[in-house]
Amino acid sequence: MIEVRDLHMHFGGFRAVDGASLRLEQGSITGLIGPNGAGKTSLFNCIAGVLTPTSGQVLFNGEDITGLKPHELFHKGILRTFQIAHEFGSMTCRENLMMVPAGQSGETLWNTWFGRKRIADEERALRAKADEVLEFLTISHIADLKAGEISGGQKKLLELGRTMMVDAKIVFLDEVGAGVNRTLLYTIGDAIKRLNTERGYTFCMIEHDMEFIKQLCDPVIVMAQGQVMATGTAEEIMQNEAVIEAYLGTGVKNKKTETEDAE
Ligand SMILES: Nc1ncnc2c1ncn2[C@@H]1O[C@H](COP(=O)(O)OP(=O)(O)OP(=O)(O)O)[C@@H](O)[C@H]1O
Repeated sequence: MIEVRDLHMHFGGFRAVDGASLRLEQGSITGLIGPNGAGKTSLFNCIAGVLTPTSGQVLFNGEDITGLKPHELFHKGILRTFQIAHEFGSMTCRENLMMVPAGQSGETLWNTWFGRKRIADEERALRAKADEVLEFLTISHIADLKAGEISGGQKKLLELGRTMMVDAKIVFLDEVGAGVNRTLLYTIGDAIKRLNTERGYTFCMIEHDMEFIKQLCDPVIVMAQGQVMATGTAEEIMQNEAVIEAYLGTGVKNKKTETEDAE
């Protein structure tokens, strides 16, 4: 589904991503792990259009999508959530969801004068969809609360809900479990699993919580020093000597920069 070929993301002389290649298969929930600074977020940002890679290719079902902007990827069903949720705090949770879909008729003067019925119909459909999403996520009770007032975990669920307002094909989740209490973590994990099995979503998720990864992800891809160092099941990864060393920081060579290379 997504294929990343020899991707590089350099900041000045520093190689945050240094020739990463990987595949994300349709229907999978792939975990992306690695020590701090391994290049996971930079890689995510390159795939999701937030950063333009220095070199390399990203293919989506064979189509070259390298360098496309987030809104262009959005129309292809490729979405990314952020570690810090991006909600509109003064709007209700339902309104936050209703904001997501593109191509509504509401904004133009023409529509304001002549398209009232169509706008009302669209709004009704959006509201019904938002309510269905909130119910799926088991958070109907927060529909009318201001998004700025809900808990961090509920914000993460709302962020997941935003991907459900459009026909997402693949969703990139950046530390969706970070700082979330165990109960909500279970709710988030359950929603991800059901979206995967019942609605065919493909996920790729950066996560530090190995228990959470173990419950959800297969395969798990490990990054270190800007490269993919291992791929396997969570069990395989947790017993992989090189991975353990990378996490402990032993035996990992200092990362080279282009400046050093040039010397
Ligand atoms: N915009 C930037 N400018 C310069 N260096 C950057 C930039 N973004 C990231 N880096 C550096 O690139 C390296 C990889 O960062 P990245 O955030 O991709 O790693 P990560 O694996 O997601 O780490 P973490 O788990 O700590 O979030 C880090 O050393 C970081 O300081």
